[in-house]
Amino acid sequence: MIEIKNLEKSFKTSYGTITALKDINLTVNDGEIFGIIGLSGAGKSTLVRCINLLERPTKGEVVLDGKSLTTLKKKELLKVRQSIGMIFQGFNLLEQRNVLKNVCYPLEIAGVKKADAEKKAKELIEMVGLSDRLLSYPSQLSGGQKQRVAIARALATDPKYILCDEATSALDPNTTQSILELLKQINKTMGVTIVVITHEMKVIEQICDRVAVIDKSQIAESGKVSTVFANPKSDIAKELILPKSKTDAHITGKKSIRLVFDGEKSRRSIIADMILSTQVPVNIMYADTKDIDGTAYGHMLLELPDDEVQSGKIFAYLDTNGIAYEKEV
Ligand SMILES: Nc1ncnc2c1ncn2[C@@H]1O[C@H](COP(=O)(O)OP(=O)(O)OP(=O)(O)O)[C@@H](O)[C@H]1O
Repeated sequence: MIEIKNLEKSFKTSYGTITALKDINLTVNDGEIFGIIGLSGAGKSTLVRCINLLERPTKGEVVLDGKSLTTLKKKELLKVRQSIGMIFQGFNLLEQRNVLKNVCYPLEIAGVKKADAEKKAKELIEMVGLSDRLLSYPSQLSGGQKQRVAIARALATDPKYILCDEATSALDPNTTQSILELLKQINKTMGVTIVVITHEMKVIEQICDRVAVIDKSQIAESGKVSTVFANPKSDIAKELILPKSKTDAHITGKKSIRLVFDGEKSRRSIIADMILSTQVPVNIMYADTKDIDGTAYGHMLLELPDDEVQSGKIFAYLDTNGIAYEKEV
């Protein structure tokens, strides 16, 4: 389990002190995939680098399986770091080494015999689907293949945790999908706990169990992905999750509402039933449904008639039927 307690990180620069993280409190449970999402500059990379103490927190602590990392001596910290694999947006492979030697590298550092290291590396390379590229160099691989090598390398020392810093941000949508599936498979079959840092909502919705939304150096909200998606509370979560066309609806000056569907309700024909029952026409401005762990979640933006009586019928219908909505104007 990773516990981040009252963590703060500031950088002293020639133009003043920059606070990158403020009062961060988070717990990542064993076996889960935990997402941290935020806009550029929110503090995501600093946070992930504080987890393995590549950055030393200015205040607060990081507790890994009950051990406070900030109090560890250098040697102990290096040992703990072997239980934390890391993958990056830019892959960070050694260009002068082939695939096999890249994956062997952390094992060499850990003092594993060459034959044992190669055996282990080959197993991992097979698991990530690159057995036929053992002797290829990074420059001969695609971005997705490079990330697969980086994943195999991160797994070489049997880490309990993997930290992914924008691991799919440099990849096209199909490759992103296949890398996310690989991470999910590693989580399920090897029981590795994964922390995913991203600015992309689709990464969170596809593989994460829980999510923390970070904004301006602080956690704006956190919780189960389905809960945060169904009912984002903070402005930043709304901005990241809700449709962009919401802004357009404001410009029209008409009455609009946002319906929030949970997994169960999204399967009912709510809009058709509502229109038939109230005889009030509505305009669907935007609809977006997501599949999170096999359950559908969604948002729909509806424009209602300006007439108070007509729109009142819609509100009454939604209230009576227990359908969550927010008034947008
Ligand atoms: N070594 C450093 N020295 C000074 N300021 C830093 C340093 N590292 C990060 N910062 C500042 O801390 C803040 C958070 O940066 P960070 O890289 O963690 O954000 P991020 O959410 O990962 O952004 P991005 O998605 O663009 O990488 C930024 O204002 C950044 O300029």
